[in-house]
Amino acid sequence: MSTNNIRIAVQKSGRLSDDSLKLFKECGIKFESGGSKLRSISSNFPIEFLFLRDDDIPGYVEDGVADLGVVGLNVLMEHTRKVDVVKELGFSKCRLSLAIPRGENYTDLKQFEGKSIATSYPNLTSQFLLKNGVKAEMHEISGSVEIAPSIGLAEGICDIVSTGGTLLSNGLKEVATVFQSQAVMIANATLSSEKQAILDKLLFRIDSVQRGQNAKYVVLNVQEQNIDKVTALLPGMKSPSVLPLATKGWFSLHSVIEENDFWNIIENLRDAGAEGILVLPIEKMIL
Ligand SMILES: Nc1ncnc2c1ncn2[C@@H]1O[C@H](COP(=O)(O)OP(=O)(O)OP(=O)(O)O)[C@@H](O)[C@H]1O
Ligand SMILES: O=P(O)(O)OC[C@H]1O[C@H](OP(=O)(O)OP(=O)(O)O)[C@H](O)[C@@H]1O
Ligand SMILES: [Mg+2]
Repeated sequence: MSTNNIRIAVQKSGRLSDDSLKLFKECGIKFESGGSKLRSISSNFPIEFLFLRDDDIPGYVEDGVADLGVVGLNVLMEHTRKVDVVKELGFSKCRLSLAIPRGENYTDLKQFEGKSIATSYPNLTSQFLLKNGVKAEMHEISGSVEIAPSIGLAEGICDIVSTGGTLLSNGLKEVATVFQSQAVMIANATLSSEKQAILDKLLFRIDSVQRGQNAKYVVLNVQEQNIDKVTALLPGMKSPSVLPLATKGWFSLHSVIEENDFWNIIENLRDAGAEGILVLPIEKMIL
């Protein structure tokens, strides 16, 4: 079985690793992780995990050392790599942004003309500025970028922002977004048909998990005369299940709705006569 394994590179430890491991576990894939072990073969799915630094993952996938990888789109796009993005994973969402010292006025991007910018993403940053007609000097550093203006290393920075907390604690303000990022699954461009079949199975499982995460199972009670009104508000996978309750004239309705829709329709459900509304998580959803 091991020669037919698909090999996937995931981050050993950092902002991508917990959610990556959680996703594969939710897909029902059993494997050991943590500690100093850098390789792990699943006991119930034909996959081998390699635990690596995230920066190395696109190169390994391009070269075929790994067949698949999980990496931030920001890291992938910084270096041109011939790999396929096969799935947006929806976690490690962040943006690459330009920032300047908080006390300085900001008018527009032209302000960066001829200025020095500290960044770990010189290609994405300079391409973005050039597209906007601005030529700046990139000062590449590999981390702690937010310190650069305060120690006189650069006039501005371009780095990853999520909550904005790091910018704030370092006296900086975000002035323009260069790139929106999230974790993606990448694949080698020339997978064998056997490996492609394993990838298809894996993507099927990921889709089922992701669908479940966006949906909620809703159970509610309603009197017979209000069933049609309430049903009209519930999209469901097909139509809702309607089950009689022990109390005559009352029914229980079961349905699936998008989490985003839920808060929009909850008031309407109550107005239409729904009572005792329960909202439950869905582990997996197969269409
Ligand atoms: N604050 C954040 N919130 C959400 N996602 C983030 C955040 N910071 C980084 N990311 C995303 O997670 C990826 C990995 O970030 P991390 O900080 O763990 O990288 P790293 O320090 O380079 O790790 P490694 O040791 O593997 O090289 C980034 O490339 C980005 O896509
Ligand atoms: O907007 P925030 O929520 O504050 O997040 C942004 C920070 O998160 C990342 O660093 P991380 O904490 O992963 O440390 P690292 O630089 O060691 O990778 C990124 O490089 C920023 O510094
Ligand atoms: Mg890294």
